[in-house]
Amino acid sequence: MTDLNALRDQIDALDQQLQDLLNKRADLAHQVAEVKRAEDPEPVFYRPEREAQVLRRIKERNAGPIGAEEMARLFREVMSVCLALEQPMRVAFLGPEGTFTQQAAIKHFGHAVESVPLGAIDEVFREVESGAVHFGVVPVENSTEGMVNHTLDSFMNSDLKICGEVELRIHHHLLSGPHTRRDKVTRIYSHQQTLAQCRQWLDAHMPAVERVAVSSNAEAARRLRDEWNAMAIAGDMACELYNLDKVQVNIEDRPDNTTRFLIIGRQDTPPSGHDKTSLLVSGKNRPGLLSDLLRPFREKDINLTRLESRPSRIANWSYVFFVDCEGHKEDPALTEVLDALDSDGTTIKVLGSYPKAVL
Ligand SMILES: O=C(O)C(=O)C[C@]1(C(=O)O)C=C[C@@H](O)C=C1
Repeated sequence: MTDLNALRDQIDALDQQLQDLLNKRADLAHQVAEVKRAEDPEPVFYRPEREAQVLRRIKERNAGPIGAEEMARLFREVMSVCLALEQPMRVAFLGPEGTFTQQAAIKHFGHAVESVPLGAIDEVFREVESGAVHFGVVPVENSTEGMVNHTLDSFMNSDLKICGEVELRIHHHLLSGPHTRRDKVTRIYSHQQTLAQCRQWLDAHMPAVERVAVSSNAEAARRLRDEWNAMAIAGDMACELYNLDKVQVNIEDRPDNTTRFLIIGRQDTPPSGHDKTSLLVSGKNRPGLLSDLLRPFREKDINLTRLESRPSRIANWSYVFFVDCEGHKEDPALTEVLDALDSDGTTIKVLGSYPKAVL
């Protein structure tokens, strides 16, 4: 058997090589930045389509024993650091610190970005529009609770582009604070969506305790710092941030509870090879509007991944449809669908074409 020291010597030698290679990679990213600056007076450093391609290839060719997901996450961090050398990035998210949206921002961009907490979804939109931050991250749908209407509504009045999506498995924990007297708990704080996602568990285990909806799970966790008769429901990040104790883990009613987040920016994203497109479609209310709207997708064999209607807010009982489909708006089949809808008197706004979530 090889002895421990000999194995550690081999690890040291490999670490040296890895370190040299990582620095060489960073050097190349630096050169890429120079080329971008030389070619464009307003260079775009963050390239979601390229990052998606790199991460997909890493997963495909991975031979183990490190799992493909873990390997991709390591490279996610490597690219995050390389991008920060090209340009330090500021990414706004629906705060405060410790929300699932912050977790989604870090999952998507890696730890080398500066994440900026904001108090409301429309503030995230405004800060990206004004250029105060490079990108924003907002929740859009949850597998148990459905759509986040604030986000959908914000798109109606915004020219921002969706340039990415993130999916996050959401686990909620029942938490207690430093002063909590567990036998005297009379209320539980959490965001209203979280309370809804844990409704059955709460009905079964804490039916008599008042449920108090607050602005975010992180705010719920924060309140436990100086209360003795309350508990909170929140995720790992908020739990760690406020140094709370887990009384019961994973109390969400559905074990596959997932939230989808969108990355919003000011630029269009070129095709990556595996893309999605989000559209906002409206037409004059008439019989058959929805089926007319869907027909071109059927004819071109384009898969719809989501269809949602929202009041248009222009007239009572008139609606807009949010449509997500597979493909990029530059794909010939999808271009034809968009042309067909356009000539049918339908108003279409392309909210963005972007790579399907890789991580
Ligand atoms: O290929 C580029 O355009 C780069 O800037 C390099 C790189 C990378 O590290 O691989 C870094 C940032 C971009 O978002 C995409 C990729």
